[in-house]
Amino acid sequence: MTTVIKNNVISRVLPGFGFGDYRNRCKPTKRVGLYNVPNNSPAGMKRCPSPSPNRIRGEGPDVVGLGWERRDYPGQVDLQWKLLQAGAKGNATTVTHRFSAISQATSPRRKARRQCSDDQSALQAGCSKVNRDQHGYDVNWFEEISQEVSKKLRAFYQFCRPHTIFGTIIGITSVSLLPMKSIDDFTATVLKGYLEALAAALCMNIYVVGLNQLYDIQIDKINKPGLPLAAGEFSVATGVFLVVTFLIMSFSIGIHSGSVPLMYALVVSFLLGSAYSIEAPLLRWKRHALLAASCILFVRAILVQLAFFAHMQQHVLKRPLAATKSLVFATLFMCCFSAVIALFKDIPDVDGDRDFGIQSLSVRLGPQRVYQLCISILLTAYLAATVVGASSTHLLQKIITVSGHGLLALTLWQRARHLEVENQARVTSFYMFIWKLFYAEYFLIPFVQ
Ligand SMILES: CC(C)=CCC/C(C)=C/CC/C(C)=C/CC/C(C)=C/COP(=O)(O)OP(=O)(O)O
Ligand SMILES: O=C(O)Cc1cc(O)ccc1O
Repeated sequence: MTTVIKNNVISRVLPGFGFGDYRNRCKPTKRVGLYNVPNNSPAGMKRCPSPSPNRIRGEGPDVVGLGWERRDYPGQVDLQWKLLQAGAKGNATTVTHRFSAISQATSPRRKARRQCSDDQSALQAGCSKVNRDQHGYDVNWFEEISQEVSKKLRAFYQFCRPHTIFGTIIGITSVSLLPMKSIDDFTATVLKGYLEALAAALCMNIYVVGLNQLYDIQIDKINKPGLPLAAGEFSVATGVFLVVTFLIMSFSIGIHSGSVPLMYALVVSFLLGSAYSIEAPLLRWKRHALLAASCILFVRAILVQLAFFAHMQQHVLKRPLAATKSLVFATLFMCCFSAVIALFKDIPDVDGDRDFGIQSLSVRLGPQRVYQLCISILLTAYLAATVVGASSTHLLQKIITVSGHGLLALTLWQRARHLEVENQARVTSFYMFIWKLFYAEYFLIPFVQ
């Protein structure tokens, strides 16, 4: 009963913020006519055709719902409620509300609760039913909480930029295997040393990509509107909280490990990752193509290979530092790959980057040239890798590295032939394919001996 009064009050004062009674009536449908649309409303806005519950009830001021489906999240609708005050239609009060039309419309329990709040008498009957069916009411509440939690978890997954996280996991795992000489090296201490390095690097990775999203909210609204900060799924305060928490966690793990090479890797990635994104005098290196590429190259190609190898060989296995052929190969090969990732990632972003003064190579030279440069660098690297593989004295390793690199080069060449650089969706999918080649390389590196 308390809820009913509160709900009625809300519906009088702020229509649309009561229970879901208004929302379900405004599902986006192709049949909804485009009428009564204000001049300044977003394109595709449709008027909710049903009479408002206030009108049905004959109480409270009338409202008009105007909704439009979001392009970045199909199925999710932005609704603007116009409170039509008597005799003052021109000065309508507006309230914007976001919700998932599909989930609102399909939950039978929500429907029951909506009916509860629609009509007072029905509500009394319905609510006493709900009260009696205590289990059903709890499930309803639980369902809403779990939907909200899974939405936030999905947003957090996007916030971490999963393609970079996989790159860090696969890269550090592969490099950690390089100093191993025999099966006896796989001890609990070694596993602990590996997990410490991985956890610290992953936290630093989340710090770096999270910080970038905090400083890029406006650019991402154009280039990557699905990212949680740009889409408004996370507030700036949540973003700051996550970034600071993961930074503290990364350094805490690093300090606790007592490993000098690991701490060195964390401090340098922290400095470069911060300088890359932070908007301050002499910083925001992502504005300059060469500086931006150097940051990514230094961390992905030099630090990941050398510092994590040194961490495992010197700090964990307690052996003198000695480079191996696979380590040298990995560092040189990843220089090419990281440069390609740094250049290619900006190809689909030219519009937003140009508007915000980011002088990426794609903005300067045009996407087609950068694309051709990237493919040439990768094919040359694969050719060199095949030659290095062929020089191996071990037959099995020779077969794996030559055929592996040959196959990857062929797949790249096949896909590259059909790419239309003007098609943003295809370029983005090709960029993700480059990351897959990057992961695959880490499976081949331990065989280069
Ligand atoms: C291995 C360790 C310790 C950490 C990994 C940490 C990372 C991600 C290192 C990469 C080095 C670095 C300085 C990266 C900055 C790159 C970055 C945040 C790129 C995002 O650039 P944008 O051009 O904004 O790309 P999006 O448009 O994809 O957001
Ligand atoms: O991790 C990296 O090597 C570079 C990078 C690429 C990208 O598409 C988004 C974030 C990011 O840090």
